[in-house]
Amino acid sequence: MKIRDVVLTPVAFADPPLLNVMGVHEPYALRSVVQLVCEDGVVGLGESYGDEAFLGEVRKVVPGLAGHDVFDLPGLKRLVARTLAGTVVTDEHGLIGGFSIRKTIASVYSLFEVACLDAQGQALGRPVVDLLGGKARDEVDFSAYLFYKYGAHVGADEDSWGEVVTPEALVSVAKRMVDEYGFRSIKLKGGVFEPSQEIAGIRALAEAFPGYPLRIDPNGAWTPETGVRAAGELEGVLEYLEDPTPGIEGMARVAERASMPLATNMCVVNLGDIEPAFRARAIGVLLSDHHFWGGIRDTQALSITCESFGVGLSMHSNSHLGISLAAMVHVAAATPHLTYACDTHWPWKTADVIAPGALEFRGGAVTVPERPGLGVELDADALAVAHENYVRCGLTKRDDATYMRKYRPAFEPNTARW
Ligand SMILES: O=C([O-])[C@@H](O)[C@@H](O)[C@H](O)[C@@H](O)C(=O)[O-]
Ligand SMILES: [Mg+2]
Repeated sequence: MKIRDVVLTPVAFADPPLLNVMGVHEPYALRSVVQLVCEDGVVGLGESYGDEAFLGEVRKVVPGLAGHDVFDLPGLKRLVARTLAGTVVTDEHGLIGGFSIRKTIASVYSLFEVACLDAQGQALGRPVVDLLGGKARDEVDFSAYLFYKYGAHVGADEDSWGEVVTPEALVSVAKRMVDEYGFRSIKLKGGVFEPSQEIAGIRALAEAFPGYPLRIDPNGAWTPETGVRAAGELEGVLEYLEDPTPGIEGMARVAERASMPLATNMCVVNLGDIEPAFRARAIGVLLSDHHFWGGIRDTQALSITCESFGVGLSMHSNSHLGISLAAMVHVAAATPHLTYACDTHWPWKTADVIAPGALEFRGGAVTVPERPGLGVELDADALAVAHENYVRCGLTKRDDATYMRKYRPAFEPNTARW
C-alpha cells in the first residue's frame, strides 16, 4: 500500500460573521484537503487547517511521502518529525492555545495519519472505527454550538441566521438548531459581551430548554475572579465551564471554587501540559481534537490518560468540512472514555467537499459510517469550487481581529479583560 502521489488542495468555504473574543469570522473559513493516491488506486482523504503557515509545513513533508506505506504510521511520524525539526506553526487567534514544535509536528502528522487510515480501511473493506479497535458506540452525540453574531458580512446581505446579540435571539438560534439537528445539549461561545450579558444568555437558554446540559466558553476572556463569580451564578445550570480564564494557574484558581468541572481546549494542548494541569487540578474535562493532538490514534491514547486521572473527555471543534467530521465520528465512536457530547461547527456552513448523505444528524448524533475507510467520498466538482473560493477570496490566514476592525475600528482582542 505505497503512496504514489499526494494531492494537497487548499479550500475555502463561506462562514457567517460569528463573534468570539478575538473578533469576528471572516467571510471564508480556510481548510486543506489531502488525497493520498496509493499504487493500487486507493485514495485516502484527510482534512485540516488551511492557513498558509500550516500549508507551508505540510508542503515540506509531501515530497517524502512517495513510496511510503500507508500502514507504517510510526514511520510517517518519524518522517514528519525529521522534516519539520525546529519549526513552530503559530496562528493569529490563539484560540487553540500555545504553540510548540511538538504541536506543529502533531498537527501536520494528523492530516496524513487520517488519510492513511482512510486508505487502510478502504483496502481492507472495513470502516476506520474497526481499525481503531471497534465501536464503543454506534452513534456520536454532538452539541448545538451557538455563537453571538453580526447579521451580515461587511458589504453583504443579511444571512439566514440574522443578528444574534440578545438572549431572545440566542434562544431562537438554539431552537432552529435543535429543530434541524435534534441536538440534546447546547454550548454558547462567549467572551464577546460583558459576562453578565452572557450569563443572562445562558439563563434564557436554561429556561427555554429545561434539562438540557449547557456550557459557555469565553475562550479565556475573564479574570479568575470573574470565572469564580460566573461559576457561582451558574451553579446547577452548566454541565461544565469552558476556558473561563487563560492559563493552568488561573484555571486552577477557578476550579478550586467552582462546583462544575472546568473544560479546556486552550490550556492543555499537548502532552507537556498534562502533568502540570492535572497536578494543579485545573481541569475536569479535556476537549480533545485530533487535528492538533497528533491524530486519531493519539487521541485514543489521550482518552486513556484522562480516564486514568479521572478527567472527562469531549471534543473541540473549529470550522470544518465533512472529512474532518467523519474522522471525529470514527475516533469518538472508538473511544469508550468519551464523557460529553462533542462540539461541531457543522450547522454554520452551507457547502462541503464530500458527496452528501454519508453523515446525517439525527437526535443530535451522527451514526458511524459503515462504508470502508472514513466512509465519505470526495465530490470533485465541489472540491474545485472550494479551491476556486480559496483562490478568489485572497485570505491566507484566519485573522478575526483585523476583520473585526471593519465593524469596530478601535477593537483590540484582550483576554482576561473582564
Ligand atoms: O470558531 C470559533 O470562533 C471558535 O472560537 C474556535 O476557534 C475555538 O477554537 C473553539 O471553538 C473553542 O472551543 O475554543
Ligand atoms: Mg473552547
